[in-house]
Amino acid sequence: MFKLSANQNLAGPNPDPPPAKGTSKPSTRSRTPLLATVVGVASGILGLCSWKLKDTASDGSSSLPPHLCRCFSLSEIKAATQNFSQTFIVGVGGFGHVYKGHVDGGVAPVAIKRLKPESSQGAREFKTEIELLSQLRHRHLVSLIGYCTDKNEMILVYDYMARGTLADHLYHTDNPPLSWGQQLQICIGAREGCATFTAMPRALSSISTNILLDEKWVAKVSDFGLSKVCTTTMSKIHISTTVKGSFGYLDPEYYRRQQLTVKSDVYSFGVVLCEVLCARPAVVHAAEKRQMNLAEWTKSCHRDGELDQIIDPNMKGEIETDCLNKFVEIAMSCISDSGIERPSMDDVVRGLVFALQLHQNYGERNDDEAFASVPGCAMNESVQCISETIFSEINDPNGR
Ligand SMILES: Nc1ncnc2c1ncn2[C@@H]1O[C@H](COP(=O)(O)OP(=O)(O)OP(=O)(O)O)[C@@H](O)[C@H]1O
Repeated sequence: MFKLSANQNLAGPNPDPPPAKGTSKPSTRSRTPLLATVVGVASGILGLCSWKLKDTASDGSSSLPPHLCRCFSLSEIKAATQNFSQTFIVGVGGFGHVYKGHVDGGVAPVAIKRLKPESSQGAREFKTEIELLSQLRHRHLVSLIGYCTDKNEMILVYDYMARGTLADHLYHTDNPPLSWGQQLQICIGAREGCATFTAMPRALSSISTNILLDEKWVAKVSDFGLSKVCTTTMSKIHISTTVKGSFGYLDPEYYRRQQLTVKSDVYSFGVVLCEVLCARPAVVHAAEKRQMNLAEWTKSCHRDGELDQIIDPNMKGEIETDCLNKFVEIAMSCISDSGIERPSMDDVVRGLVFALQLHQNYGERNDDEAFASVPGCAMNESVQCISETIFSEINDPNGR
């Protein structure tokens, strides 16, 4: 999955001292109204922050309190990545290269994303990511540690996710298949992470390459701000910017109405469930036409009673019928053509927790690792624990 092994002594001594607290550059320009709207949505609707954003500096940085998000110097970032050495690259996205490094001589690695100048994702998305994610801490979100804007760089520093993306474990991989219990837990965790933004549909949050896995297989969602920004209308929230092509995940209603809603996010998540079920990507361009789009293909196989033909062969026999039926029911309802027929986020989580319960009742006993990922829970108490955690998080969506 990753090309690198951990290098614990990468960072060495910091060549530059960390910036003094509260020394952000003075503002010379106000944020755009759009960005202000985004922040308003985040703080107002989600009720997430009592702290108010200050004006954004001309270099794109914002005056974030250092306890929320650290401002790294370029020297620190260079020291962490040995001057952006290719050997430290662990991934490439639309944003640019992602490096694995160590800051402050710390043992825990960090992921360092460096925006390439010609990136399709620009300064606005960079700021959105910082301003939204620095205010959010949730067990199922990848934490933003800090950023760097020295010398016009746009660099983001996140917690490092040692197990890579969910997609890395589903297809085109030499990784051993995940157990069904693990997959259910990952789906539940990912849904929880996405639900943090219930009031802000994100075009690309629910895709399997944005679902990352930490050392203990806990699912964490990434790339909120880097995907899309939202605007509000009188009564609805929708995304009015051009939606970046994510063929295969995009709500079919979007094509008709040109608006993303919370139910669009449910649709994207349903596609992830199909990926898990069938262990194949959302789109396979080389496949024959009817199989190209996974959601469409899964739907037609389900309609024709042929679903067993496309289920991941590794899972056959591992999933008990009731659990499979429940999972399929959730997946199919999520990818209903019409948003109104799709379940709510909370119903999706409840359904998945129930499926996990059915799975555990089935008596799978080879899933120690998956269950061990729930801290403080003995194996036979794990489902109960997940349910309690999840339902308390549904009541307190900030997970705090
Ligand atoms: N926090 C992280 N920890 C470990 N690896 C990461 C982390 N973030 C990203 N990666 C790796 O870098 C790759 C690229 O990630 P990135 O988020 O930049 O792009 P993407 O989400 O795949 O694409 P896009 O930016 O176009 O949405 C990921 O597929 C993953 O392998």
